[in-house]
Amino acid sequence: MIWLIAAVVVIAAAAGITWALTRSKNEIGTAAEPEVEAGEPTEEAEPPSATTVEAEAAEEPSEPEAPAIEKPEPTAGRLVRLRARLSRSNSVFGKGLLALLSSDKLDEEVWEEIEDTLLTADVGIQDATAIVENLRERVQVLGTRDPAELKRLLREELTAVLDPDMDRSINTTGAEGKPAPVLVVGVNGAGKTTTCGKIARVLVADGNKVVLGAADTFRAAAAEQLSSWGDRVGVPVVRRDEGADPASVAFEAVKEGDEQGADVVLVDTAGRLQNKAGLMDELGKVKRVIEKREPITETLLIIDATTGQNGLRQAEVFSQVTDVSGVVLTKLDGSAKGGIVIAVQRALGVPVKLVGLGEGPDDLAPFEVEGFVDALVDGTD
Ligand SMILES: Nc1nc2c(ncn2[C@@H]2O[C@H](COP(=O)(O)OP(=O)(O)OP(=O)(O)O)[C@@H](O)[C@H]2O)c(=O)[nH]1
Repeated sequence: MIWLIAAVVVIAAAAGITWALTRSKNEIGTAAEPEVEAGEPTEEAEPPSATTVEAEAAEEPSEPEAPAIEKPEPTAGRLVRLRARLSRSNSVFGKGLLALLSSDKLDEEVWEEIEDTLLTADVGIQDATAIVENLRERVQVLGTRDPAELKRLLREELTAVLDPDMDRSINTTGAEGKPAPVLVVGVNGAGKTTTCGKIARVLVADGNKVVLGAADTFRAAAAEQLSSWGDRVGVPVVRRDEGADPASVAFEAVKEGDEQGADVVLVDTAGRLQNKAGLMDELGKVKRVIEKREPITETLLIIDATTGQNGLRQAEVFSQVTDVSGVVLTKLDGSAKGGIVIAVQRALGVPVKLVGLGEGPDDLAPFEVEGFVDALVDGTD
């Protein structure tokens, strides 16, 4: 009998231990088992120690988080918000000119210095000469030495060369019920992809439905970069593998935009400047295939404001191979050469429509002549 009781106790104890072990193993499995990607080989792993389990459980997010859709900032008044950045880098230019104009004696030497200051700020020789000649004449005729009056004259001359009557709106009106294709071109590194992302946000903020086309297939990271911009504002991005034909990506993007009832399809391109013929071939083909579906409403050329004359020469090549309808000047926040706006418009005959004033997602502002001249002349004070 004692033997029988002992046997029952041993069996019960063994069963209890097995149950406890199975239970704790299952709990470990649910708490810390890593997610297995489709197609990924699975391995039978050793049961992890309690410490590992805790660490892994802490790292594992309980629910996969849906990407939050951001609400971009409205476009109105952006230049005012970003004015300080413009003034900071360009105050030397504006203040320098005003200081010279207020010199005790406005002689030949001072006028030459004024012209040099304009040239250093990348205004370009033709406009620098015109500004100096006009100012000189008006100062003489008015016989004024009053700083407020001189400031007004300078403001007027800068405004005049910037041509405030140019149409700076971005044409995003497609054919009835069809998306408007907008092509974005420029040399690598000018800020094309970043600007595409920023423009997409501007368009979304203004209530447009947008599709992005990653036709910069030269650099895989460019499509990746554009996708992350698109994800942030819920804009779909049409992309293919690195090395794919840019024209076919552009075509697919416009097709997708059409099927999705989008208002605008924004196409980012590579535009390597290896030679003019190659560039012409590539951009010409992109343009042709897009226009098999819809006429391009706007071709924006992205120019890095810090590249000065070199950037201007590159811009001229682009304007020869595509019908550039507007310029976006990027990195104006890091440049003390705000005069490039004047030179670009003079060289290409097309308006600067947007300016990049920082790396932040909403650091792109519609270009307004008055606000820009105020920032140059008044500085931050
Ligand atoms: N400070 C400042 N940086 C900018 C601005 N616009 C773009 N950038 C920066 O410039 C760098 C290059 O920008 P990208 O958009 O990658 O240039 P990209 O022309 O597309 O270059 P690829 O993709 O190589 O063709 C990035 O670090 C951007 O954050 C701007 O307005 N201000």
